Amino acid sequence: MRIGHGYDVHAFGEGDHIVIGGTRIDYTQGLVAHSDGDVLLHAICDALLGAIAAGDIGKHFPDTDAAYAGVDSRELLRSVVERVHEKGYRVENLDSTIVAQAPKMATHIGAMVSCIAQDLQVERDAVNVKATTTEKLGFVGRKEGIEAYAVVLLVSR
Ligand SMILES: Nc1ccn([C@@H]2O[C@H](COP(=O)(O)O)[C@@H](O)[C@H]2O)c(=O)n1
Ligand SMILES: C[C@@]1(CO)OP(=O)(O)OP(=O)(O)OC[C@H]1O
Repeated sequence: MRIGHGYDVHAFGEGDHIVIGGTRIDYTQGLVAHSDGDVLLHAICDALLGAIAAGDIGKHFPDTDAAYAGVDSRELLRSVVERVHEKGYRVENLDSTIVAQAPKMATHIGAMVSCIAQDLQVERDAVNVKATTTEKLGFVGRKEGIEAYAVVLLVSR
């Protein structure tokens, strides 16, 4: 049994939507990133890589590599899940938290859970996604960016 934790943050910038948890949400800004900026999937990748002691997302998919420019982070997640399986583990469950003053995530959580469960190759009830504001405190509260945290438990296949 192995546990892993992941964290990521992306700043708001130009754009008219964000992609989070594999789900597009229309918004007045986008997230600045080399990839599609999916802060939640990046935190999940880091939790999985952490659980198998394989470093972090930047080590496997460097943001200096043009191959990952604008990449769909679901592709990165599926690649990390393959690595987890190769190591002899599968995902038992995942819990995660999006920290965002805006946009509102609630109506999109179900779609995120479906995407994540599909990519992790688990049932939907093995995946939880929560969202919270910071009550207008700090950089998140000033709507400068979004944070995400993830914790994953792996068991032998
Ligand atoms: N970006 C967000 C933030 C929060 N939610 C939902 O609102 C609830 C209350 O949030 P507080 O930060 O005021 O405690 C929270 O539990 C989420 O259900 C959201 O959908 N999107
Ligand atoms: C995902 C990668 C690769 O495109 O780039 P970004 O989208 O900038 O995201 P970050 O969370 O900084 O993580 C690692 C990167 O290697």
